[in-house]
Amino acid sequence: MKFWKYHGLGNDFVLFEDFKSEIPADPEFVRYICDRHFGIGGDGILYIRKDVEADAYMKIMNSDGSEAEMCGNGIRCFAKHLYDFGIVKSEKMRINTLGGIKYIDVKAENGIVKEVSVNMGAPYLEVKDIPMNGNGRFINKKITAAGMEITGTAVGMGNPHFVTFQDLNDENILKLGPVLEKHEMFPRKTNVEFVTAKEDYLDVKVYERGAAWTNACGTGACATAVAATLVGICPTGKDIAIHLPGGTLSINVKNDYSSVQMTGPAEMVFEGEINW
Ligand SMILES: N[C@@H](CCC[C@H](N)C(=O)O)C(=O)O
Repeated sequence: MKFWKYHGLGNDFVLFEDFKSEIPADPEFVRYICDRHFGIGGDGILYIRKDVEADAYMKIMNSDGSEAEMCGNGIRCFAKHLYDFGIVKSEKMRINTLGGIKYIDVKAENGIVKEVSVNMGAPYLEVKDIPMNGNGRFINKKITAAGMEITGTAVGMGNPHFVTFQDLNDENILKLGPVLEKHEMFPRKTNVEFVTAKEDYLDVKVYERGAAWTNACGTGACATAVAATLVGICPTGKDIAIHLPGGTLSINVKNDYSSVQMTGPAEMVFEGEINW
């Protein structure tokens, strides 16, 4: 079975061309492929499948074997593969996901994609859409986790995110990541962003649902930028630099919250074949 290994800011994926939807996607297979000692290694798997409405369908599986609705770093890698391998010949493309169709612009040099810009669509702000228990919006509100009161904001980017700007030490951050991921307020669990606002950027550590700590999270960067505008830390309509352990993404939240634009790199690392 042929595969390609990609990363977006160190958030890494095994990609399969699965045009006939026949490559396994069960938890046992996914966990084996993503295992860094016994398999190929990755934070998740991306499957290129056919779609009737878009240029392709991206199926996303987390390293723990669960399926995700969307993946920001993954979709840039996915778009790069579609373009670099001539599967889609246009620099503009549409990719369908469980989180809806995303509109992509790739920037190529000598036929190779260096940067990808994605219209991630409108963020979900009502808790019922994220999904999170309760009513209305959850902006700068308190939640109790690991014996602490944490103030945060819930944002949906197709997948759920809980973003906190609270000043927390490393020990508490390490403790809170997995506890907040499985918090009873989030019926489908959540990704968690721990944010420190600096003068001209936001510094973010991400605990991903189904993948634990990662070097970067594209949807997490978008959710962080949206939360920062909602709590008045950053303006809408301007590029916001999100620093993650693996590098920086540029995020722009439209003034009327009708869309969020994400721009960043994507890299192919190696390709190979694996027996199954
Ligand atoms: N790393 C991704 C998000 C992948 C899915 C996430 N773990 C979830 O379950 O929602 C990104 O770059 O957005």
